[in-house]
Amino acid sequence: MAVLAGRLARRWCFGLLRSPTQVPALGLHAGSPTMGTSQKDFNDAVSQVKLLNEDPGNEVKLELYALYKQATEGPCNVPKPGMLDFINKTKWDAWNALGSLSKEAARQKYVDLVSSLSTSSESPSPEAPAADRKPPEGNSLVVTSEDGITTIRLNRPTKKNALTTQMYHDIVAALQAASKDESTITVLTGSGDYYCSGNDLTNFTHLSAGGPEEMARSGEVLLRDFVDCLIDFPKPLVAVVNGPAVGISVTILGLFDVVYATDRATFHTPFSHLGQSPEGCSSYTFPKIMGSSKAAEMLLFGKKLTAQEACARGLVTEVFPDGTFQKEVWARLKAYSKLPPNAMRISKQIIRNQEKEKLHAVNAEESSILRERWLSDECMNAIASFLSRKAKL
Ligand SMILES: CCCCCCCCCCC/C=C/C(=O)SCCNC(=O)CCNC(=O)[C@H](O)C(C)(C)COP(=O)(O)OP(=O)(O)OC[C@H]1O[C@@H](n2cnc3c(N)ncnc32)[C@H](O)[C@@H]1OP(=O)(O)O
Repeated sequence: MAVLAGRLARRWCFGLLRSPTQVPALGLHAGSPTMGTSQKDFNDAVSQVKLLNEDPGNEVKLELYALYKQATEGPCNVPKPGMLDFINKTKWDAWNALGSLSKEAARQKYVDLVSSLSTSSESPSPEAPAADRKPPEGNSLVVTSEDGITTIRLNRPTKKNALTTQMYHDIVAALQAASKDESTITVLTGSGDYYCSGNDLTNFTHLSAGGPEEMARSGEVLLRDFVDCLIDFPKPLVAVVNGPAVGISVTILGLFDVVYATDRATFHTPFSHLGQSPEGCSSYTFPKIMGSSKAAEMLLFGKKLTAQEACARGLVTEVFPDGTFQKEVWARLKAYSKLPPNAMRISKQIIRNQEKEKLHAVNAEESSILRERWLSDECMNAIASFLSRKAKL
């Protein structure tokens, strides 16, 4: 039981709303009667929550938090946290939304909600066999070099390979190393079922001492350096898109030389939904690749493309059936990697030099505009919504 409780506590601690029911002791006598539900029922429900087998998700945890606060302290009576204090602001909003609901009614709702969730303190689920366990998140980027190919693999499968700020730095370092190593081709791909879900939205919660403006400024520099590195990369750069791609992982595809995709892949740039604007030079490369109105459909309206659609629009070079994707793609890349490296490098240089300056200028402008966007209400609200309720695209 203690082991299970410990495991659960740990699991919840990793969640966004860190143990929303972890609140001070009730300070009420167990068994004292309330309208409809006894204090003991309520206390029991509070204990039961800690024994849930399944994480009920942030939405339910938020509801539990709000009801607990209402049941024990009454209507919300603390000042509203600042806009950028995403987590506390979300919790405050949930509590405040309960208005003047009585303590008794809140207790009843809390007890009802807990009893509707599946609980089991007796039969903890056994550990998954080793082969089924999720891989550790320790090594978020794995770089290997073999057969003339340097592969940079995004390796956060449980987070759909979302890019942390550290990963942007690590990718830049890996690209710089790959530009000088023995390999002839460099590949970016992902582990697990996703290629990449874009920028890790929790990057926005790491406030520095300089506040939001400083965070946005450093985000601008990080983004600009990351994309500059892709613009300047001297060798053939190939994206092996092993599953759905979102946000910046899609926009930068316009800077790759070749893009191979499984037929399971989708391509989604939901910038307007997120109160943001395009990056990765896509405001320039996408209209050039697919025409301005198709580009607008993606970049303004967030139209999600299938792999076949992305291929028809020229963003993807070729689509492969998922069952044979890895085998076919790597066989082809191995063959290409045997071509004379200097010839490939020089050919790429001629192509890229046509527009290198333009790309750097576009990148600087997009990054600077995004810095302002990150400080806008539209963007902050969208991110707060994802972080609090894990809103899906
Ligand atoms: C000012 C500071 C900035 C610093 C850094 C600047 C660097 C440059 C930034 C450039 C701008 C980039 C823009 C973009 O990339 S916009 C796109 C952002 N991405 C998203 O909006 C995707 C959000 N995710 C989702 O909608 C869904 O998770 C998704 C559709 C991708 C998958 O849904 P599914 O139901 O299949 O899976 P889950 O939602 O259960 O996901 C599993 C866990 O992974 C977490 N996850 C997934 N994507 C992200 C993400 N982008 N950021 C953070 N976390 C992510 C998800 O929350 C789940 O976690 P838990 O298991 O803990 O719940």
